[in-house]
Amino acid sequence: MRIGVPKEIKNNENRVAVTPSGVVAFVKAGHEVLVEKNAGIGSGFTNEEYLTAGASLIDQAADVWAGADMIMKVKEPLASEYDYFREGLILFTYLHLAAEPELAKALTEKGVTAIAYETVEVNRTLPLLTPMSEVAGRMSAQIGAQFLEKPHGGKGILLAGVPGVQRGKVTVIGGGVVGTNAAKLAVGLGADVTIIDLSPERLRQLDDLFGNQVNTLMSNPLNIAEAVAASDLVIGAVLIPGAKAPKLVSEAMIASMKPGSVVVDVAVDQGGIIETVDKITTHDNPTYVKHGVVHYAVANMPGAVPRTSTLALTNVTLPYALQIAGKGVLQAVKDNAALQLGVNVAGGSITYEAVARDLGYEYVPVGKALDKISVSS
Ligand SMILES: NC(=O)C1=CN([C@@H]2O[C@H](COP(=O)(O)OP(=O)(O)OC[C@H]3O[C@@H](n4cnc5c(N)ncnc54)[C@H](O)[C@@H]3O)[C@@H](O)[C@H]2O)C=CC1
Ligand SMILES: CC(=O)C(=O)O
Ligand SMILES: [Mg+2]
Repeated sequence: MRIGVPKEIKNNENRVAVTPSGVVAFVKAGHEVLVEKNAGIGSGFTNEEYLTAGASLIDQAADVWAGADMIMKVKEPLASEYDYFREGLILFTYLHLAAEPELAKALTEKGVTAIAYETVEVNRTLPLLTPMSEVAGRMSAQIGAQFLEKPHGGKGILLAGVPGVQRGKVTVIGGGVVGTNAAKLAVGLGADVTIIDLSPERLRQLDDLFGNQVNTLMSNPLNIAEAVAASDLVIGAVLIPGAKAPKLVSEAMIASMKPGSVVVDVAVDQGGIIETVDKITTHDNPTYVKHGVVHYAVANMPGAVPRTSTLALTNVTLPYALQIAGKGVLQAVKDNAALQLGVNVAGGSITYEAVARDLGYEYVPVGKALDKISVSS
């Protein structure tokens, strides 16, 4: 199979989907890899390293897309890339389709087989989302601490406090991978940390993990309202796989926060859990202020630490990509239930139930959609 690796074009997105060592693995398995020139530069991988690994370097993105059977990316394609879609193309990347109706329309209309990193699932875990959630979770606490500083628009508090002065209060809503990693860093920074989750089992695990270093609270509107009003920093970290994020923090709750407080809605890639987060921001211009509260809503946070993130992401994506390349998408998905759950679009249909429901499409199970492809191909 020919694997294409375009350079990422989202604002300040410096990750790359395949490293030179990934190229070596593909080539060893008999595949060909087309890498767009400079695709790896932002992550510290030179064009020469890709050439030495056995890749072909391609000048234009259009030629990478046109020449590949499978495109591997990091972020969802942007509108300027939709023209590259074609029937039978395999796309393996983050998609976040519930928050991207136009992308869903383009993928279905053009007959792309699109496999989303974020819905590949093993034993109720999301192995291709986890490393980026670890990165974004850890970043969210340090970013929150930074925007609480006066020169960055915050109220001017140090999360750790100092002897004789109160610590800052951090509330993390959603205690999964992002939330746990946010709490780890916030605890490390010396903050007074509360984690809110809907799952009693998860709250017990968090209590075992952190002991009395954090407060745990059941997720309900009253607990969320009280915790948000008292917080200096709120981190949004809820996920219902594939689905649009539930709006758990209302505009009134945001208005109840003291001016100069900060919210970091990590879940913004699925639409965000904060009502006043009504747009995605970029690394170039990451915040805006509403009701006196600084809002941070960057959907590709790990893109700011590309070396760490590219290595962490490609560690987990490569084995799946090798299966798709080796067996073809139909057989790979038949053989691997985890990968099957990653298929969001196939044969012109939406094949992931939560995405279909949220975007108002008929849901077609993967098996049925892929049968359609195998009959027509
Ligand atoms: N902005 C960015 O750059 C990045 C965003 N993300 C996003 O962060 C979000 C969280 O991801 P993960 O932590 O990996 O998910 P996860 O599945 O590990 O954790 C989600 C948690 O939310 C909890 N939850 C569900 N409904 C809830 C409710 N009503 N109230 C409170 N908690 C509730 C679940 O019990 C679970 O513990 C996702 O949308 C993910 O795509 C991840 C990486 C980077
Ligand atoms: C998960 C995701 O959206 C990211 O890493 O950018
Ligand atoms: Mg995202």
